[in-house]
Amino acid sequence: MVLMAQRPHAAMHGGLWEFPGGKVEPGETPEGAAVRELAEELGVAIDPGALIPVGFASGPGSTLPEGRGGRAIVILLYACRNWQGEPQAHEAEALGWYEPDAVHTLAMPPLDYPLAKKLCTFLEANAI
Ligand SMILES: Nc1nc2c([nH]c(=O)n2[C@H]2C[C@H](O)[C@@H](COP(=O)(O)OP(=O)(O)OP(=O)(O)O)O2)c(=O)[nH]1
Repeated sequence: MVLMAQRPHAAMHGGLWEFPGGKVEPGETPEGAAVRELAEELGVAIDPGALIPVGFASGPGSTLPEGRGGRAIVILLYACRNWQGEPQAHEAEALGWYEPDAVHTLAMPPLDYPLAKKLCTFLEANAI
């Protein structure tokens, strides 16, 4: 099962579902950023070594209504099968667990669709 987070209605991409995570800050590794964001957003503790690279998606990014944004972005997707704590919606509107092949049926920001496809391919090849 895959944990998805619904973005707050007032935010950019409000109400859309996404893979939990967030932006890498200066000086951070991508894995360090993922561990920090998942602690902030979900209240879970993760060992960076538990993050397994799945793939990435890149694109122009979405333009904000006020004209900001629109820069190229790259999103790295990791799988994580071990964590401590029960995920809670600290920042998300809602959390939901989905079968991997159902993730693409959610309303998501554009780059999350190719990520969902990569995740299915990854899980088929790396079934436990
Ligand atoms: N997941 C996802 N995010 C996208 C896409 N296109 C796009 O511009 N974004 C932007 C929206 C957000 O600004 C950013 C995601 O990072 P984030 O989760 O830290 O977003 P945020 O701006 O709400 O949070 P914050 O920095 O204020 O903490 O990427 C896309 O296709 N998928």
